[in-house]
Amino acid sequence: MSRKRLDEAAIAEGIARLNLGLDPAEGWRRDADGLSIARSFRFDSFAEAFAFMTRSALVAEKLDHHPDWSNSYRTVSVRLTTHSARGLTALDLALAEAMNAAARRP
Ligand SMILES: C[C@H](O)[C@H](O)[C@H]1CNC2=NC(N)=NC(=O)C2=N1
Repeated sequence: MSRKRLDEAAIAEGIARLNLGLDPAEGWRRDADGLSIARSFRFDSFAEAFAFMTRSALVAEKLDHHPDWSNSYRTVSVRLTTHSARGLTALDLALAEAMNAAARRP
């Protein structure tokens, strides 16, 4: 998958697609500097939050693309950017989509 920076139209379209069916308050948003996207995932328990992180970590290894994230009890805060490109690439959108799916799984 390309590690080239996406243009503005592709980023806007990608974020819109990621947020389909999500409450706007909980969806992915672009950070102020425009170089990353972020979302917080809230779960019912720490165990669910950690299971989500485990599933996401396996996808990240497969994609060879890794999140900047933190966990506080049952919340996981995620920021995605492509460090080598200093901005957003298709890999960030792919990992975001996989994390959306990982959060939906029981
Ligand atoms: C060698 C390896 O492919 C690179 O270091 C990868 C690993 N994971 C990565 N993850 C992210 N988010 N950005 C990168 O630039 C990056 N680079």
